Amino acid sequence: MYTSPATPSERKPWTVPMLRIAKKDGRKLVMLTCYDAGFARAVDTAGIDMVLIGDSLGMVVQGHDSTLPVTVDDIAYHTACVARGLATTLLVADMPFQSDASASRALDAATRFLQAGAAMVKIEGAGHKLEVIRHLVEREIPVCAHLGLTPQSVLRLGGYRVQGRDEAAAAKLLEDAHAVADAGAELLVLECVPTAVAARISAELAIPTIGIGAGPQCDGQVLVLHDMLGLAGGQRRPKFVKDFLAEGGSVVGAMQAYATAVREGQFPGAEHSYA
Ligand SMILES: Nc1nc(=O)c2c([nH]1)NC[C@@H]1CN(c3ccc(C(=O)N[C@@H](CCC(=O)O)C(=O)O)cc3)CN21
Ligand SMILES: CC(C)C(=O)C(=O)O
Ligand SMILES: [Mg+2]
Repeated sequence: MYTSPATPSERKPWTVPMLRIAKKDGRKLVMLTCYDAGFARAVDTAGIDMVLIGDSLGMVVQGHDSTLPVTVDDIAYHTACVARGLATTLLVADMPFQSDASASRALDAATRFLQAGAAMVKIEGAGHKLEVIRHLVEREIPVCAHLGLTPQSVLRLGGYRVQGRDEAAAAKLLEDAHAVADAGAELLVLECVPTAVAARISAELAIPTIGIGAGPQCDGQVLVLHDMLGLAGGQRRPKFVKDFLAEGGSVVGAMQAYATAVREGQFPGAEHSYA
């Protein structure tokens, strides 16, 4: 069992090269979304490994019904807020809708996020995004890829649905996973994909996979902060969500309960995953 030291000052700050080492060592990676300095201090105290400044902030902070309205200014602002609250946690910033539509736009946005305190940026999709990933990686900007349900594709998909269910879609997902890793991504978020597909991708790639609705065999897990604190906000609760506040007893306690459950392989269970 992995036990994290009691105080942040006893822990080493996370760096990008440590992610692959954690995977090799069989250590599960624990990630939460975060949007402000107060929660950043809580996340850091709880010993969460990574935070994501998710464009989910468009939904849980701004109250929109999708992530599409989120701007580069929004992510830069929340990245700066969160960065001030962190000591050891690795900060990943989401590239918002169309900020990664071209390599040069992506370089401008990602540079702002790194200058605001991010260590890595996350890009949804493969296809033409492979060129964007390569462009950033060649310019010293670490990239986290994101495949499966990519919420910025909601208009084309017609809703938030599990991806990679049939054999052809699963094969395409596997191919895209290899492609983003080959393009230089150092981390891969898999969202809403069947457990077996995520397990195969995780087994084949050298870089860690971080699942959300992708089963227990990913190399790590991520949840939206509000969801794990029971703030569903009127929306229907996706299957992968678990409220950790009840068992945790406090905000930091909920984060520690989540981290322990992930590291011990207790979360996610079959009831939080798609067969
Ligand atoms: N609060 C919050 N949590 C999230 O996890 C999240 C956001 N917002 N906003 C951006 C995206 C949207 N996400 C979602 C939203 C809904 C489902 C959902 O209802 N999924 C169905 C799957 C139905 C199916 O295809 O079988 C489910 O029942 O879990 C999944 C992911 C994940 N992200
Ligand atoms: C759900 C995670 C992976 C995300 O992209 C977000 O919070 O925006
Ligand atoms: Mg996002």
